[in-house]
Amino acid sequence: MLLGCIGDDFTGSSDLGNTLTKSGMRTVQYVGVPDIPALPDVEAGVVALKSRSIPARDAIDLSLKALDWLLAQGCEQILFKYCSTFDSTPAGNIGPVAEALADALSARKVLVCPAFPATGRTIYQGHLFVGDRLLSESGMENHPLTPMTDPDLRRWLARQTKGTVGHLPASAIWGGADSADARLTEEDGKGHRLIVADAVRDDDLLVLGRIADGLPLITGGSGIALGLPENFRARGLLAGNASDWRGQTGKVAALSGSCSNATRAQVALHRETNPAREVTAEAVMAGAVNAAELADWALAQDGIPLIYSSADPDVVRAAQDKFGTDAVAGRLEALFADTASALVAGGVTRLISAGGETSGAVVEALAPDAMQIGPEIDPGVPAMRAGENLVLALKSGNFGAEDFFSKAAWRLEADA
Ligand SMILES: Nc1ncnc2c1ncn2[C@@H]1O[C@H](COP(=O)(O)OP(=O)(O)O)[C@@H](O)[C@H]1O
Ligand SMILES: O=C(O)[C@@H](O)C(=O)COP(=O)(O)O
Repeated sequence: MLLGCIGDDFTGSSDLGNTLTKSGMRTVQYVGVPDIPALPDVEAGVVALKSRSIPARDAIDLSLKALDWLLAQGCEQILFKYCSTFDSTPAGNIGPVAEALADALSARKVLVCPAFPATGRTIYQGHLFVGDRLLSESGMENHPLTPMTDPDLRRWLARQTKGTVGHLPASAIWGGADSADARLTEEDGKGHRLIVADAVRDDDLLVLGRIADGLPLITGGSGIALGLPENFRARGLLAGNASDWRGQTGKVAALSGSCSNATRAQVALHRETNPAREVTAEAVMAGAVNAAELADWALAQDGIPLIYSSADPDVVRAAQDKFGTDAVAGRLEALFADTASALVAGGVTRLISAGGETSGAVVEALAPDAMQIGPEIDPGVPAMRAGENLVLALKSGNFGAEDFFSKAAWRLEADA
C-alpha cells in the first residue's frame, strides 16, 4: 500500500476511492479500522470512519488507530479526507484530527484543500464557494449536524486548532509548482502548519498534487487526490489495472436520510414514478415505524422503492427542537441501518443510500470487510461491491444528478 487514506465518513470515502480509481490506483475502502492486513495488490487504502460528527477526542482516537494500521501496511503518504463543504463545527473535527495526525507524523506544510471543482466546490482567497454562492449561503448553513455559517476556511479552521493557519493563494498556484512550493515554504517559515490552499479548477489541484509529492500528510476533499497517483506512477510504482468491475442483477432498494438540497430534489423526482415511503421524525420518535415492516414493504414493490426521511430545513429544525438533534439523528440512523440489514436479508442485492451519516450507519450494519470501488455513477459517487452478491451506491448529500436513484440502480447492474 502506497497511499493511506482516512475518511471521516463513508460516502466521502467512496468519493475519494472514486477519484483514486479513476486516476489509476488500485483502491479498496475499509469499513472502520481492519484487524487483518490488506491484500498485497492494494495501492491505495481508504479507511472509512464515522468520525465527522462525534466528539473531537473520539475522532482523534479513531483516526490515530487508522493511521497506525495504514503505516503498518507500508503507506508512504497519508491523506485525511473530509467533506468538500468542510463539514465541521467550531469544536472540530477537521482541525483537531489534522493536528493529531500531523503530530504523529511530525508533518509540516499540511495542505488543507476541500475544493472539488467538478461538483462546484472552489476555494478563492481562502473562501469556499458552492457553485456561485459562498458556502454560508449555499444551503449548507442549514445542515442538520454541521451548519456551515462561515465561508472563510482560515477563520473557521482557526477556531478548531491550537496552531495558526496559513494560506496558499491562487496567485501562487497559478504561477506553477515552483511558485506554489515557494509560497508553501514561506507559510511554513511563518510557523503555520495547516495551510489552506485555494483551488478553482482541476489544474490547480494538479499543481497541489505535484507539490504534495513526498509530504507525509495531506488533507482535503477528494479533489486534492487528483494529482497524487501521478507521483507514484512517475516512480514506476503502479501496476496499471485499477479496477475489474462486474455488475450485479437482482432486487434493488434505496434509502435516504440526507436532507441536503440535491437529495431532496432527487427524492421529489424519484417518487413521481417509483414507490416511495416517507418516514417522519415524529413517527420514528413515537416508535410508530419499524425496520422489518419497512423492508417488507420495499421487498413487495416493483421499480426502485425508496424509503426516505429527507425533509425541508424547517421540518428538520422543528423535529430537532422537539426531540433533540442527536436523539433524532441517532434513531433515524438506527432505523435505516436495521432496514438495510432486513432488506439484504430479504434478498436485495443492489442498495442505494443517500447521506453520509446515514450511509455510515447502513454500511456499519451490513459490515462488509472491504469494498471494491467500481465505475462512477455521477461525479464523486462510485458503484461499489461489498460482497459476492451485494453492490452499493453511497451518495453524498449534495452529489448526483436529479435522476440519481434510477441512474445508480442501472449502473450497479451493468458490467463495466
Ligand atoms: N426528517 C429529519 N429530521 C431530523 N433529522 C433528520 C431527518 N432526516 C434525516 N435526519 C438526520 O440528518 C442527518 C443527515 O446527515 P447525512 O446522512 O450525513 O446527510 P448529508 O449527506 O446530506 O449530510 C442524519 O443524521 C439524519 O439521521
Ligand atoms: O467531499 C464531499 O463533498 C463528499 O465526499 C462528502 O464527504 C460529503 O459528505 P455527505 O454530504 O455527508 O455525504
